[in-house]
Amino acid sequence: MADVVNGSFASPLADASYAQHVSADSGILSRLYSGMNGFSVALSVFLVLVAYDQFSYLRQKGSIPGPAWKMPFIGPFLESMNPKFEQYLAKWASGELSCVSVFHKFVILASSRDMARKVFNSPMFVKPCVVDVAQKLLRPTNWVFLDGRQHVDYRKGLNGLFTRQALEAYLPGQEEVYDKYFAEFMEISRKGDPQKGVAFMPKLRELMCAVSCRTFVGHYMTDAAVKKVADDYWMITAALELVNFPIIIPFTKTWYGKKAADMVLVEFAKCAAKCKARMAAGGEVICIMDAWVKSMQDSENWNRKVAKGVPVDQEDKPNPLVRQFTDYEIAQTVFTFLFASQDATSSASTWLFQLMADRPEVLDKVRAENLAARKGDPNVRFSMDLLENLPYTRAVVKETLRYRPPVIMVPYIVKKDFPITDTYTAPKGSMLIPTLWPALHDPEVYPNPDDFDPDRWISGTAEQQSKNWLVFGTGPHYCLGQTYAQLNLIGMIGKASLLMDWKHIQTDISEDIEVFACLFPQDHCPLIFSERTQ
Ligand code: HEM
Repeated sequence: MADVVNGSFASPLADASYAQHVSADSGILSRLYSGMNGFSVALSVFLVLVAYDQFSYLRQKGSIPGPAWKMPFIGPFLESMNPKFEQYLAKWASGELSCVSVFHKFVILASSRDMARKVFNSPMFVKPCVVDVAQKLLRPTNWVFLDGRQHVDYRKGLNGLFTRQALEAYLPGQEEVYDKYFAEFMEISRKGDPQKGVAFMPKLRELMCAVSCRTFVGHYMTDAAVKKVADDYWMITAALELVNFPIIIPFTKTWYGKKAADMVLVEFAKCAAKCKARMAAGGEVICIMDAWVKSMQDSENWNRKVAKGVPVDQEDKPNPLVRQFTDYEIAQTVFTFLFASQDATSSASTWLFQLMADRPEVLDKVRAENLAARKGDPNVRFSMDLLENLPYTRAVVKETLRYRPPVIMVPYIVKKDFPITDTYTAPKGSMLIPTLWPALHDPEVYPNPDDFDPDRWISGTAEQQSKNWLVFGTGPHYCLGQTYAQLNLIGMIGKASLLMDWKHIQTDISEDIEVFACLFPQDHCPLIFSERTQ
């Protein structure tokens, strides 16, 4: 039957032998066709897609180092779910640019200092994308995903929240949190096994979350809500893999992370509503949300006066004039502060406590400096003057951030083909990731980079190496909270040194690094705290 049908389409000019061939071929084709079933069609489509995936990877990879082939579709997704620090080190060492492809994402690592800086400073070609799931947690409309002029303008409206005067207003709240948590640390330690210690990393994460919440939203959030945010934040961090499965599947890490993020947004939105009412009634600024809402209300008052023709003094004009933000918009932005700070400050504080315990001579110097700056009275409260005049403690914090940089990579997305070197163009749509560790461990700039040496910031040349100091990024998206973050760590470790003694129970893996969004000691830092008798 098939032969007949095909024969009927033969050209009248066709000779007999051709007709015979056609007839024979059609027979094979038709047998093949009739033997085809759903499975073989699916298999063929699959093989075509595998070939396309492989070809597309190799085309994007071009000349840069990276695996010679890609595990079909998923790439090294399973490895990336449990990233090993040593694998990152090996990858960075493989070339100043190297690549990998996970699912649909082509990922390029920019490892050398100059490549990393080039990415940070090329806003024409790249914009931050944080990690894959970030858009889903923070929402695509979040300001951190804004680009160019829009980003600059939005950021200008936030700069006022991190001035010296503003930071001073947040200090009493932060110190209250330290008082409460240090007392708890000692209580937990009393109940813990002095030989084994207590893994303090989770508690330090909670402390950092509580300090952040107090700094960002003051007393608008109850202690119980702060505790819930701190506990659930763990799920947000767990969802932050570099590249996730493209959709959120119920009961997976991303699903739990999204639920936790939704809860945090609701809590912050409630805070915004309370804050607006309190500030409208003339409340004092004690947290970031207060400072921001005040700037909105000041701007609105100014605009109203101008509109009504009331005489105004230009010196009183709020700079910049900011628009009114909804409770939800405020919540979204404050959430970015928590998102940006939580893992990084938790990492820094964990290493700080561990490093100080392992180096009693350094801790003694921190203690002596802090006591002297408080004129012998350990109970003197935080002030900007105090925190800014602790050069040795500052050196210890900076060295901790260099030695164990909390953030090792900052994912950007390529907006248009980016000729990053003479021989390689990063393709549009790929993820381009400046890495920070190599610049901060460059032996030519920081001699013996694997030694923890705070003095390099005092008598050495570390302070002059601003090109390598990439702990907080650089370029238009450099860390908005960097001054606050460092002063906060200075305040924390100085105060801890005066009120407590602590011991680190070293294990075989204390120096080994776990990557949980940021860097942590693999044993989660077993410590024992006790009250310090002056
Ligand atoms: C030790 C603590 C911290 C470290 C190591 C750190 C590091 C970084 C890094 C590497 C970036 C990316 C910069 C870039 O792309 O050039 C960043 C961005 C950012 N950080 Fe931090 N950060 C810390 C604490 C904080 C804190 C406490 C806050 C908030 C109060 C904060 C707010 C931000 C924000 C909002 C951005 C995005 C800025 C933008 O896109 O314009 N960070 N941070």
